Amino acid sequence: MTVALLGAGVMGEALLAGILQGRPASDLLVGEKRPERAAELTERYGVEVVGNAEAVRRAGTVLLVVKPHDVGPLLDEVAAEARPGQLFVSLAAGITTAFVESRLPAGVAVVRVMPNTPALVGEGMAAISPGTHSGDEQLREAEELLRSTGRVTRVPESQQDAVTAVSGSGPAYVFYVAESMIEGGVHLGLTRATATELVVQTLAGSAALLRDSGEHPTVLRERVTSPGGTTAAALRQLEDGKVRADFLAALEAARDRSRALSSGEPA
Ligand SMILES: NC(=O)C1=CN([C@@H]2O[C@H](COP(=O)(O)OP(=O)(O)OC[C@H]3O[C@@H](n4cnc5c(N)ncnc54)[C@H](O)[C@@H]3O)[C@@H](O)[C@H]2O)C=CC1
Ligand SMILES: O=C(O)[C@@H]1CCC=N1
Repeated sequence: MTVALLGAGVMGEALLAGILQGRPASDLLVGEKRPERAAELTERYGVEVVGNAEAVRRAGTVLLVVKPHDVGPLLDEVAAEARPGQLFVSLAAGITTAFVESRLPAGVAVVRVMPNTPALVGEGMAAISPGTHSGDEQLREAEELLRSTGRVTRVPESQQDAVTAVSGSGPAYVFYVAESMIEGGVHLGLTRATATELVVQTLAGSAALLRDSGEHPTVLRERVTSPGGTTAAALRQLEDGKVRADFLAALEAARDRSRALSSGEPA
């Protein structure tokens, strides 16, 4: 079955590359506004780039991977080609299934997804939610497409703003911690190259240990923290700085911003 991917930027390319690992390029149609980007993708992946309306006409499943404020105009552009039996999968932050359904003919199935950028290296985390006309078959189709970029879980749509705050924006928090630790190493006299190598492998190793051991992070942190030692000294400083409370407030801010996008506030 043909899949149309509309909007091939950062997230669109991650999805495109993942899908092509399991399906031939002839199964995929791409709609992309920027001609130079379209040419780049054709050269890199051998995919056919066509107009959005043509892509929707020829596809069974349509992936919407444009920025949230571009979703409405894009749906208006392609709605005449949409038909019941098709599946529309939206990856746009804060765009509800009700919004997408309201712009398409009655009976078109809609699934909402919140992905994240580690999808670029096959280590993504995506949460999916069904709209009014989506059943298990449509959820399984969306799951299969997303699984090519990492893990997939199902959540009620009411939790998507929280998911966006945790795993959608989450990689940015981790990169922020990485930047801060590298800067810390440089302050202690390490070269930037050495500090970067130490931090990147420490984060990758810690993430692998957390996932593969199945242990709670508290247990893993306690194993690093010798009584009266260096880690205890550092953690005390983080507690004094209220870093944990800041994380709670930061995730609330991201959740609230996702809610605001849902109610149509401008970007
Ligand atoms: N970047 C991230 O970490 C995440 C992004 N998302 C969502 O994914 C969506 C895409 O985000 P990015 O890939 O980061 O944005 P991006 O700006 O890199 O890509 C959007 C692409 O859509 C194209 N486009 C815009 N209007 C179009 C139209 N009418 N027809 C065809 N192509 C069109 C643009 O030229 C661009 O290549 C957004 O809705 C965002 O909320 C969700 C989770 C994480
Ligand atoms: O910052 C954003 O709005 C998007 C959604 C989650 C990650 N990036």
